Amino acid sequence: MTERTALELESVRRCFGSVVAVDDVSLSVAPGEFVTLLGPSGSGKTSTLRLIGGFEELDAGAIRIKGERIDHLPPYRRDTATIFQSGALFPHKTVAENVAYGLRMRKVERPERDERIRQALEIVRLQGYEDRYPSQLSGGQKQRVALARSLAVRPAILLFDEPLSALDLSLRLQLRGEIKRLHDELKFSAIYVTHDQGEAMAMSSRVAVMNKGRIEQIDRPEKIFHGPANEFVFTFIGESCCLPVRRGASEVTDRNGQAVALILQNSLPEGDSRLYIRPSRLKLAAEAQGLPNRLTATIHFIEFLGDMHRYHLKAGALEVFADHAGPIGHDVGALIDVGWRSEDMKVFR
Ligand SMILES: Nc1ncnc2c1ncn2[C@@H]1O[C@H](COP(=O)(O)OP(=O)(O)OP(=O)(O)O)[C@@H](O)[C@H]1O
Repeated sequence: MTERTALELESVRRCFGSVVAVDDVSLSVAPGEFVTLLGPSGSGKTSTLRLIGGFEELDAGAIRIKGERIDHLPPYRRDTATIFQSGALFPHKTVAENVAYGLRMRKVERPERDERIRQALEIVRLQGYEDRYPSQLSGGQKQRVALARSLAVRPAILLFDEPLSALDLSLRLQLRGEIKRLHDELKFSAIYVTHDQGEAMAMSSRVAVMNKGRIEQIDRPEKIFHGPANEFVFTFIGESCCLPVRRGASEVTDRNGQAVALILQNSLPEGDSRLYIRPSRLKLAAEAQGLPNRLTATIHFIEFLGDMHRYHLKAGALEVFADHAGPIGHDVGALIDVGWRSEDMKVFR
């Protein structure tokens, strides 16, 4: 709508038969912004990205790039470039020819084309690899060529479709850092699709959490993490323990109606509710003393997680787990105090 918007989606909708894959999604990306679509499998992230790239057709709504409607244009006439999960390099073309491809499509002439290929390969640190074929590259190098190919065309918006998901963990972390560094340096506008929260948190200017074709919340990563808008976002981002509790006339009980020794600083809403706490915020044994919210639980089993221990606890039919750095001096079967601060718990009805 304005020149200040790199990309704008307005009430975008896409159905496949009776499945509403993208349901009334509105979103705008400012120039230089890196916006991530994060959500579980089937939440509509890839479909949204494919609508922007022109690989799917809209059922309703509008898509604009730099203020111009583009949703009627074929992919090659949109000012976008997509980096796919598989890299999608041409196997019979060299690295340089792969990077040249998008530039040829856009009729960028030599010597400008050669200069852009040189720059793009330098940016992704692949100078000297110009004449290699994709089969002679590692998985990480292939994704860097795919990135160079997209960066070389300098599109209004870069579209990333889970580009790191096929790589092993250490390579994923390394490339995630590289994409972040490139974005800080080049300030390109991007939409990035992932179901990996770590990636979303580490790289994005803003994160849009998707569920069932809709955006549940869109905000800066810190706001999403510390101020989730609703129960879906809270439970999707980071681990949490859930205490489903029922507030009866006189006491708090678990769902089986069994009384639980649960002391809460603030009263729960009437009726059924779900109380959530991050496992790192539950304090155990001596550390629980003096905290306003408490319950007494038995240690069911203990897992060693490397830099901490995870205590699985039972109180009646309630099950929670708490992470603690180092052992707490109590073993399986022991009855211990569990406590937490009020600001560390979330209650949803
Ligand atoms: N071509 C298609 N035909 C039929 N249904 C489709 C098609 N593409 C997507 N869907 C359905 O649309 C919904 C959204 O799918 P989409 O791939 O956009 O989700 P996603 O969040 O990207 O999931 P994933 O992380 O698994 O890739 C799903 O229910 C999916 O089964």
